[in-house]
Amino acid sequence: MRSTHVSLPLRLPRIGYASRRYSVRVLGDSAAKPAVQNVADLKAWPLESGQDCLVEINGWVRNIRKASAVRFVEVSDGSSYSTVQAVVSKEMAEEIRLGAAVRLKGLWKLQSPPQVFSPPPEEPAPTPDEKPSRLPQIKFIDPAPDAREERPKITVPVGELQVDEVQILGASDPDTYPIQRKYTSPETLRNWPHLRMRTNLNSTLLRLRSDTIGSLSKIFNQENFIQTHPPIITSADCEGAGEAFKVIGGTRESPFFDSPKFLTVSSQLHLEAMAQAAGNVWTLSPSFRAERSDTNRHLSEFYMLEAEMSFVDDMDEVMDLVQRMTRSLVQDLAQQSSWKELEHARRHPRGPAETRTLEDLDDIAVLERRWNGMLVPEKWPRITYSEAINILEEHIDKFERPPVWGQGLGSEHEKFLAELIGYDKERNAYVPVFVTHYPRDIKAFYMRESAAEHHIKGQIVVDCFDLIAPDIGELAGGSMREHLLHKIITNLRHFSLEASANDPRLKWYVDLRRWGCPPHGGFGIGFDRLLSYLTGVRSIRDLVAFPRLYGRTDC
Ligand SMILES: NC(=O)C[C@H](N)C(=O)O
Repeated sequence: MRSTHVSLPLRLPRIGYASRRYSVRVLGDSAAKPAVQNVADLKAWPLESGQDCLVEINGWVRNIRKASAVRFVEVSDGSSYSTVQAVVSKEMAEEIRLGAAVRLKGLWKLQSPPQVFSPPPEEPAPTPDEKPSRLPQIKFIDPAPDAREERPKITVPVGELQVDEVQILGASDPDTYPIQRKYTSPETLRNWPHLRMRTNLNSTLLRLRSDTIGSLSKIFNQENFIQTHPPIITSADCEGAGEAFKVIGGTRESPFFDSPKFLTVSSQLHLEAMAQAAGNVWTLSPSFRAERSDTNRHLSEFYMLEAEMSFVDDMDEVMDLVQRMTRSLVQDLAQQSSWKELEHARRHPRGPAETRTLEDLDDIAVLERRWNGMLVPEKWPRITYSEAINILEEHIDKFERPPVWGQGLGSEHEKFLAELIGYDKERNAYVPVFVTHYPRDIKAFYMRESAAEHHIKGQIVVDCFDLIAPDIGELAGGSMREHLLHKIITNLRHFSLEASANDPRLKWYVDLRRWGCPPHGGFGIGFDRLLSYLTGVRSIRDLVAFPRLYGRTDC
C-alpha cells in the first residue's frame, strides 16, 4: 500500500475578516474597527467628541421623522432593541421609506445636543448581618416617581449617523406596510406572523430565545450531559394519549412507510435509548400534539427541553436537576443583553406606542416575583399529589371543577396550589412547586411504581412529578422510568397495550430492558411556555414566531 506523507503544519485556508459580512462596518482606520460589527456594538462603543468614525450601516427603516431640512431615520439591524438614528438631508432621503432595507454611509459622531438622562440610584450594599438570600435577588422595579425626580440629571454621549451616502437595498411601500410605528395589538399582529418580528419587541424575543438556547447548551455541558437529536418522525405515541399527528408519505397504493408513523409527542423514549449508551443526555426538539385546546398556553407544535439520566434511583435527583438547570438558566439570562434591553425598555418606554406595547406583557412586579422564585437556592417545595388534593379540598368553592382523587389536576388547581404553596412573601418570590406521586391510572405506562409506603388506600401511585407555577400551571413533568422487563410488560398489560410488547413500534423500547437497563429517570419542560412565563408574554402564540395551533396555522 502506498502511504502518503503529509508534512505539518498543514496549510489551512485563511479566514480573513474581510470576507465576512457585517451589518455595520467601520471604514478607515479606527480603534472601533475590530469591535464593532452590528448596531448593538456601535451603540455600546464609547464615543467621545473628536473620535468620529466613518461607518456603513445596513438595516431596516423602523421610523422616519421629518424636520424642515433633514429626516431622522431610525434604523435597526435586529441586533438591539433600540435603533440608531441617522440624519439624512431631505434630498438624499427622498427614496427612504418605512420598512425599506437600506445601506447608509456617513460619520458616526456624538449627537448634539447630548441626551439628558437620570441614572438609576446605586444599590445600597447589604449590611453584614443581612442574609443575602433574604434580599430579593432581582429588582426590576424603578423607584417611585418622586425618588426618580430627585436624582441628578447627567448627559450621556449618544451617537448618530450623519449620512452622506444612501443605498436602497430593498424597497418598501409604506402605504401597504402593515408594521407601523403606532400601537398595534398582539391580536392584530398575529395576522402577519411573517412581518411582526420586525417590531422591537418581537425581534428582541427572537434574540432572547437564541440567548436562552446558548445558556442551556452551556449549562448542560457543565452538567456533563450530551446533546442529542432524537427523531421527529416516530412509530409510537410516547404518552399514549392519542394526540399524535399522523405522517403520510407516498400514495394510498404505494405508501412511503410500511407502518403508521407520527410526529413525535415527546423525545423521551428515544432519549432513554441514548441515555443507556451515553449516561446523561438532553435535547431541545420540536414536539407535536393534535390537542384541540384553544388556550394561551397550548400550541400544536412546540419545543420541549428534555433530559434523561442513567444510574439514578432516587427521583429527588431528577427534581434537583430540574431546579439547578432552571435556576442557572435564569441567572445566566439576567446577564444577557436581550433580557437587559427588554427590562430597560419596560422601565423607560419611549413614547405612548411603546408604553402600550409593553403594557400588554405581564406586570413587571409579577415578573420580578417569578424570577426571584426561580433563583431560590434552597430546595423548592415538594408535595405529593394526595397532599395537593387534600389542600384543594379545603378550598373547594374556589374551583369550577372540584378536585377529585384519581383525576388529573386542572390548570385552575395547579395555579391555585402554586400560588398558595410557592409564594414567599419575604423574598417577594413565586417559588415553583413540585407535585409528586400521582395515581398510576392518570399517568403514562412507562412510569415506575412507587414504593408501597406512598400508596394511598391501596391505590398504586407512580414516581413522577409535575413542576407548577402561578399564572401558567405546569412548567415541567418528569418521572422515574420503569427499568425492569417484567414490570414494563405488566404496565403495558395494565394499560391494554400488551400487543405493543411484540409490536415493532414499541418492541425496541421493551427490548431496552433486556440488556443492561439501569434505573433511570428524566424530565421535559415546555420551552416556549417557560419563555412566556419569564418574559411575561401572555400568550405563547406571541412568543413563537410562527405558531401552529388548532384551527389556525397561517404561514
Ligand atoms: N421527557 C419527559 O419526561 C416528558 C414527558 N414524556 C412528557 O411528554 O410530559
